[in-house]
Amino acid sequence: MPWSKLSARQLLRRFLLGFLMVQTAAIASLMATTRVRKILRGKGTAPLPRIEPRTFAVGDGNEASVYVNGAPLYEDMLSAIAQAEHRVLFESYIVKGDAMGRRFKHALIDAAERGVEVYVIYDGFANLVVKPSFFRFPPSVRVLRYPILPSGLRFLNPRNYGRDHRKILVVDDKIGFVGGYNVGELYEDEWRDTHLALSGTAVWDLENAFIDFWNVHRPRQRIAQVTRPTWEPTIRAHRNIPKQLIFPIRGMYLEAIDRAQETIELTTAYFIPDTDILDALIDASRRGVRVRILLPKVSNHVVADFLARGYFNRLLDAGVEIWRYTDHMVHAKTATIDGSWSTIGTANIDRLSLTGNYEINLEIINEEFAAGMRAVFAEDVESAERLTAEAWQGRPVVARLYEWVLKPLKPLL
Ligand SMILES: O=P(O)(O)OC[C@H](O)CO
Repeated sequence: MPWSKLSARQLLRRFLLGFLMVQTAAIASLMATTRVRKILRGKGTAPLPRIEPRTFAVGDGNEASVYVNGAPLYEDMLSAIAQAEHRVLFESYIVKGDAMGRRFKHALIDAAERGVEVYVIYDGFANLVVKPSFFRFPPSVRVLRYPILPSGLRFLNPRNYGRDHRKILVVDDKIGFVGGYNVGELYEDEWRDTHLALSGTAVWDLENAFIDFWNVHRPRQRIAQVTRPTWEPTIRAHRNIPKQLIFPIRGMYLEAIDRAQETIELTTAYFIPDTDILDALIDASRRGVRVRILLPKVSNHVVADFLARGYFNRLLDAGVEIWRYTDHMVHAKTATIDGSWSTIGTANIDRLSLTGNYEINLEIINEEFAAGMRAVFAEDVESAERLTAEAWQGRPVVARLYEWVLKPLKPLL
């Protein structure tokens, strides 16, 4: 039918369909280009510098160790599981079915077979690409596969659509791990990420987060809470619980950014902030706070990269420094403010993490710890390029076109 004879509704439908096709083509071409670039670059990039974890005393009797390399982190997690005497609580958004995934699987099975209670949670959707047989465990290991879709009437309730994006390990209620690392060979030495190991009373927060999740989703196999909470003011966990419409990590960030007087150092794998987070960062910069955001130059999600670019103009105009990590993917989810406040956790700065998924971030108010985090940020900046306003204005027209075509996807991510 000629265009002139179409009704307004038909025209709109054709426009939307056409735009959708353009978007699909844009995503496919970006993914193909990224893949080709990755193949051409090969494994020729220098390995990440190996930095041993640093440990800080935090609050009353707690120790917090910061890991910025996968290899020592995984060794310490596996060693903690190997030494477990009573109980292991293991939760991971992704567990790759590769050699590292198998090491974790066997460590968990070995612990269960020597009489340790072992509980495992993983996200069904995030591990769709992993062979189901990899997740077959003996009955001695209690496993909760967080389902891809809610079943029955729960299907109708949007509260049941958050993914389980957390990465937690608690051993014997004595040591807890949390942060950005999923489990897999790729993350061991190719991705720059940050994780935290805790000992002391603060472990309760991680244990409690795991047990609450398990007991809600496995009410017939409830886990008993052994340890007791304390009111330690310098270290706290904030947990997003979509089922209860609780998203405190976003509030934690907004409040911390609002208090900033001197510096904000934010590292995030994916940066698709909502208006309030964006405005808070811009306001901070305009009132004289030095705001630095560290992102991967090219992440593993090219669409997320292009959506992040949509915020660069406003941030650069307000004096916010954007640093792009080169050569490696940076997957950390951390921030340090005014050399006093820090967070390490599982939440990215995007809608999925801040108002969608199950997440957990630790908030730590301690100057020595913050100094350690600032040192990590300073090292990361050495491996990053600063994006200047001039360079950004001079980007190719085709890049601007991609940004424009992909912009409507922002609310989805
Ligand atoms: O969702 P995250 O932040 O754990 O990142 C996972 C990677 O994007 C895997 O594709």
